[in-house]
Amino acid sequence: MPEKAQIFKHADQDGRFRRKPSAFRDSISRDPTSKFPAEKDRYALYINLGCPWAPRANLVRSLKGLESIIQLITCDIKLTKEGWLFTGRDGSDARDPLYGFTKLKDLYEKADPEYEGRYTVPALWDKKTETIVNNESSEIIRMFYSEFDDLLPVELREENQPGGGYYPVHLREEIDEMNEWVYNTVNNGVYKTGFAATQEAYEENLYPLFESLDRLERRFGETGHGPYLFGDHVTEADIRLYTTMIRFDVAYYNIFYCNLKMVRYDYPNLSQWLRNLYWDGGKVRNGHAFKDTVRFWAYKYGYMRAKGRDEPDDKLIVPKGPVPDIQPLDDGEVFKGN
Ligand SMILES: N[C@@H](CCC(=O)N[C@@H](CS)C(=O)NCC(=O)O)C(=O)O
Repeated sequence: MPEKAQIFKHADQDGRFRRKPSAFRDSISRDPTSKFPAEKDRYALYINLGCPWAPRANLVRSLKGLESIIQLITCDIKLTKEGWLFTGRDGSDARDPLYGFTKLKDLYEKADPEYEGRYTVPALWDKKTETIVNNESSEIIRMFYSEFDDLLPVELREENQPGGGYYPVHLREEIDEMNEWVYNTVNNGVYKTGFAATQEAYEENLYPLFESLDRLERRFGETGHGPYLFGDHVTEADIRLYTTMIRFDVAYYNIFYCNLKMVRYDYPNLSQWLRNLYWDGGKVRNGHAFKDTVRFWAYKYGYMRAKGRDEPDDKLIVPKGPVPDIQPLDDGEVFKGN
């Protein structure tokens, strides 16, 4: 069976899940003479609400105040044999608003009729040249940090942020170094654990995941680190860790068997950091984006689906707990700062 048809086949023959590299890797630039210049109303971001990758791009779109500049198009959270669909259900667009498609697959095939990879979100679409500019979230968020800044009010531009922005020049090396191990063992680590098809592959990824969470927990206890991973200001490292940790107790713990420890009970520092971001009350730029882009119900339902349980909806059992989805801050709902 060709790769195209195997949406629910996550693990390779040896039982190990290996994420395939993204295929579309162009960039939007603030340079007006570039192939994909930053322009209002030219680009659309295709997302779903469940996974950590597309919502990561959605979060940065909101944090940066790009809502009126880049269109957002949302797929249904139910992964089907045909990939992501547009259904009008649970926050999904009823049809792809640009072309009337009912499947995300059709968009990929419009961009490249020969495309043989997976039909993933996020996908950043250029309406002018009618192609996917990029479908790799880690690259899309970096474009969003700065490439649209000339179209934004001065206070939202990276050069005007007290800490130097989400990817400040003086921290780049350290952020890249952290991204590397956090990606391998945490962001993608939960997938390698949850999609493992053998006991051996499961355990091979489970223990490194919790070693990294222990390491992050210790880091917040060290001087100079906190309230955010690199001190007083939110950086890319926080953004990339956040979209995984906000799903941890409600989805990865239960559904992906990442169940040695829970954030809320076993990691007080990580839990504080997570709640500070979620309940930030507008303190982090263009505030509330950390809360407003989160959909806990979509994580519980979406991961049950993604694991390959292809039952009709009325046969699918979705875990209810833990309750609450996220705990409040100890001193009330809104982070008061340090
Ligand atoms: N490397 C990609 C991964 C994106 C990705 O795997 N997205 C998932 C959503 S969780 C997806 O679309 N999965 C559908 C599939 O693999 O068929 C990125 O970070 O942008």
